[in-house]
Amino acid sequence: MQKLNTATQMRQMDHAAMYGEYAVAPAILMENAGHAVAERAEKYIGGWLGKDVIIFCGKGNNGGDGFVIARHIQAAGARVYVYVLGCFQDYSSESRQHLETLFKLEDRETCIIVRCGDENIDWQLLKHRLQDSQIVIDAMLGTGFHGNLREPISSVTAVINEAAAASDLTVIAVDIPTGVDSDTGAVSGSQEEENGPVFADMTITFGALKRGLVFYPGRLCAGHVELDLIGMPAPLLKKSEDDPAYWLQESDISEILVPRSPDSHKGSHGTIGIVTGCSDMAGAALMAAHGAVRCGAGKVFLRVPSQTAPYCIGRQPEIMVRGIGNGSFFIEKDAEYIVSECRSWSVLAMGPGMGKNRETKKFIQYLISHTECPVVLDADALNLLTGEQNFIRSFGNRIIMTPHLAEFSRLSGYSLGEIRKDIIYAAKRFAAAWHVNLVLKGAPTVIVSAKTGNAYVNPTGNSGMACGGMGDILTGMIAAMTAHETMPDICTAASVGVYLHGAAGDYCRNHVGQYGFTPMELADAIPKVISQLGEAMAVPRLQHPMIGGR
Ligand SMILES: NC(=O)C1=CN([C@@H]2O[C@H](COP(=O)(O)OP(=O)(O)OC[C@H]3O[C@@H](n4cnc5c(N)ncnc54)[C@H](O)[C@@H]3O)[C@@H](O)[C@H]2O)[C@@H](O)CC1
Ligand SMILES: Nc1ncnc2c1ncn2[C@@H]1O[C@H](COP(=O)(O)OP(=O)(O)O)[C@@H](O)[C@H]1O
Ligand SMILES: [K+]
Repeated sequence: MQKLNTATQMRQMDHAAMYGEYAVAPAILMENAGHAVAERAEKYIGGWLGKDVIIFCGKGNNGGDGFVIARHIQAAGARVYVYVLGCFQDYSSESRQHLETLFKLEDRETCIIVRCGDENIDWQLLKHRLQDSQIVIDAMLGTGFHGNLREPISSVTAVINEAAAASDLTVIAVDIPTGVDSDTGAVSGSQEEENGPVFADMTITFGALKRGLVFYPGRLCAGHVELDLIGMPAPLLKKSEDDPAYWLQESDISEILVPRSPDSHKGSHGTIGIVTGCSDMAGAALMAAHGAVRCGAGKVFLRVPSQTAPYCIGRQPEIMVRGIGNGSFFIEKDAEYIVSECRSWSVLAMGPGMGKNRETKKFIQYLISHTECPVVLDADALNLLTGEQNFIRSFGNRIIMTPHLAEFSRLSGYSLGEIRKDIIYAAKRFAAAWHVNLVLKGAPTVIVSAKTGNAYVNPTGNSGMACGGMGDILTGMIAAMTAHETMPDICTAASVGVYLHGAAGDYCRNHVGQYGFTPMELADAIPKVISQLGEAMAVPRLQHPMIGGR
């Protein structure tokens, strides 16, 4: 897992490195940051020798990094134009120190410094230089940016973006592209206004990933992202901050999803009860069941309203289907039968295609309050439970709710604008208030643990998955993951389900293309993506039998 930090957490980390017991000199951290950019960007662009590079340096420490970069790439054979947007006396002492060194390297050929702090920018000359250059380095604003870009940075950003759109100029951002909010991924301006963010091809970020690099629209501005640890002391890299959030890695999933024990039996892999569907949405119920099957579930039972059953029975032999009650949707009195069955189930999942009848709400509430296993709630089950915070809270952390943003907005009462402004904050606030495990689906999906309040952000998935039915598959997947006997807890199971769901989507995009792969095709790809994890999967230590004894 990689930490996903806010600007405040980065400031705390930097401060602890420099002024705590480790006493790393500020100028050394800045040196390491600048050197990391010069070195990593060199690999990306194929060498500095003979290149014309323009570095824009803001008035904060992001600008200070730019001075270090200029020195390294001049030495590597590039011609650098350094636009210094701040005034010397206003820089931090470490930035001043690096700028003084750069002044000594100034010449007319390989290091040309433009002092914009004291004089106006010659825009015509800048545009010509941009046309003649191959690389731009954006060291204008980093984690200190908030709000909307102000002049002259907004105009500099506009000319960079214009030049990059018109040529094959490569834009490298230092720490985070200028105009992207580190905490949320919100960006400066809007399309109508002219103070939008820098669009980079590559971003080299320092110490920890920033949340703004993985949430849209900031993610679109960052391009290829590399993390450099810049010599931060190891305990600070591992230290858990208040308000933690993590970026899931493939290695996390392969550690959790251990190979099936050679002597496991179907009981080891759980009995999944999927109780859902209504007259015109049998497909959602079948897809949820198929998602569970493809995740290696021991047994999958599908319970649907009796009038839906004819559409489900016999469609897929491994799914055991039974119609309940007499109607086309579930009503409270249907619940008693499920409660008796549920005693042998590992998990209960409800919601996909369940319909919004008020009677069905009573059925769901009866089941939740008369069972003890983990419960996965999606789609219509969530719509029906809107306003039932107190009811849900009393069942503690055995519930997983999997809303998409619109369902989440209805359920929580938070507006869509409020949620999008800071998705991690909204997800954590809701999980704490309702005391549930939350899977807030989107691009990217955020998972919050009821027990710890930690947030996990999923790196897999793509827009080919933006079609009806994908969430139904996920419901079954999470249910199945919850039931494997090796799964440590239900929030972990949800994270594994979400990661594999996105990975299977990525597999389909790579093999079928971005348009038109189906939820069932995605589900069919799950075994393949699990086997690709296989190489890295943690292998339980093999106990060699001692033949004949010692
Ligand atoms: N020791 C450290 O603290 C380290 C910091 N580093 C760099 O320092 C950066 C953070 O430095 P700072 O905290 O100085 O912040 P920045 O360099 O990101 O920017 C701060 C300046 O931006 C201005 N600003 C904020 N919003 C603006 C807007 N909308 N329009 C125009 N100007 C705006 C502020 O007034 C302030 O002067 C990091 O992103 C990283 O690049 C690296 O050198 C590594 C070590
Ligand atoms: N652009 C995207 N990038 C990554 N994942 C996506 C994207 N669009 C949708 N998804 C994923 O696809 C699934 C869609 O679920 P949902 O909206 O509940 O679909 P449905 O209810 O129709 O089954 C979610 O897991 C979501 O994270
Ligand atoms: K930057």
